[in-house]
Amino acid sequence: MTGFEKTPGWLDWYAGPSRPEFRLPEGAVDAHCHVFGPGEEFPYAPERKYTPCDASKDQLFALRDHLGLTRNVVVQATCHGADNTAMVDALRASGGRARGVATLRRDVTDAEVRELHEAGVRGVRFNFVRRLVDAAPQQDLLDIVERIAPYGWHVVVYFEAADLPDLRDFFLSIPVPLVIDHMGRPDTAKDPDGPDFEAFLDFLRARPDIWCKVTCPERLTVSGPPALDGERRAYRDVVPFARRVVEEFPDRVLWGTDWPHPNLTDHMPDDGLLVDFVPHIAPTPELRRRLLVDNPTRLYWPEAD
Ligand SMILES: O=C(O)c1cc(C(=O)O)oc(=O)c1
Repeated sequence: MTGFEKTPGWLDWYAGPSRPEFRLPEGAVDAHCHVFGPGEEFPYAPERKYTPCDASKDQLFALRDHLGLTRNVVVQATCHGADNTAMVDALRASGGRARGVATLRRDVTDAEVRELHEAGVRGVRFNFVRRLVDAAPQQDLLDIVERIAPYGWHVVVYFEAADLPDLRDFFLSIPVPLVIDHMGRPDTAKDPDGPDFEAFLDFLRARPDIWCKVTCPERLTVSGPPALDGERRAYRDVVPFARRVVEEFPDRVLWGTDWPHPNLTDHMPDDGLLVDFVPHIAPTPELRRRLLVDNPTRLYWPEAD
C-alpha cells in the first residue's frame, strides 16, 4: 500500500511478455525506458500530471534479461518531476549496465550535476508535451544547457509534431547534441512521404548531431493491430515512418521499449512483440546492429565503443 492511487484508466505494464523470435544482437541497448517508484520508496512528485503503477528497477532489469538486452538508458519520467532519485538508484544498482537522462531545474548546482554524472547520467530531458508538464521558460532551459555542456551531456526533447515549427529555432540554438523522443510524434494517419514528416526529416538534416528515437509504435499507431496475442503484423502503419528515419540516418537512430509505457489507456503491448517489430523498421542486419548496439553505445558508453 503506497498511498498513491493510479490515474483512472491507467493500464499496468504487461506481465509475462513473450520471448522474442527476433534474436537481438550481442550488446543491444534499450535506449528509452523508465522506472516508476516504487511510490513507497520513491514518492511521485507533487506536481505530476498522472499517477502511474509502480515499475521498479528490478522489474526493469528482469525485462532486460528476458528480452535479451544488455543495457538500459533510464529516462526520468515526468511523474517524478525533477527528483531523480529513483532513476539514479536504478543506475547505481545496475553495475554499469544502465545510464540515465535526468530532469533538472534551472537552479541545479554544479555539484549536483557532477554527482548525477558520476552515477551515470549523460543527458537532460526537456519536455514540451502539455499533457505531461508545464514547459519551463526557454531561457531557463538554456541556463541548464550551460551547466551540463562541460560534462559532454546531450539534451533529450519530447514534443508533438504540431509544435515543431514553433520549437525548431529554439532547438537549433541548443549548443549540444539533441536526441528526439518517439520520432517527434508524427501523425501516422498522414502520408510518410508528405510535407509534415518531410519537415521533421528536414529538421534532422539541419545538424549532424541530432539523434532520433524510433520508439513507441504502440503510441503512434492509428490502425493497429496491437502487439498482443502473438500478432505478427502489429503497428504496420508506423513502419514506413520509422524506416525512413532508420534508412536516412542509420548512424543516429536509437531504439527502446518505452517500458513501462506511461499513459496508455487503449492497450498495453507485449514487450516481446515490440522486439519483434524491430526487423520491420531496420530491414538489414547492418542497420539493426547500428540501431541497437553501435549508436546507443557510442552515445551513452563511449568508453566501451
Ligand atoms: O507519451 C507519454 O505519455 C510519455 C510520458 C513520459 C513521461 O511521463 O516521462 O515519457 C514518455 O516517454 C512518454
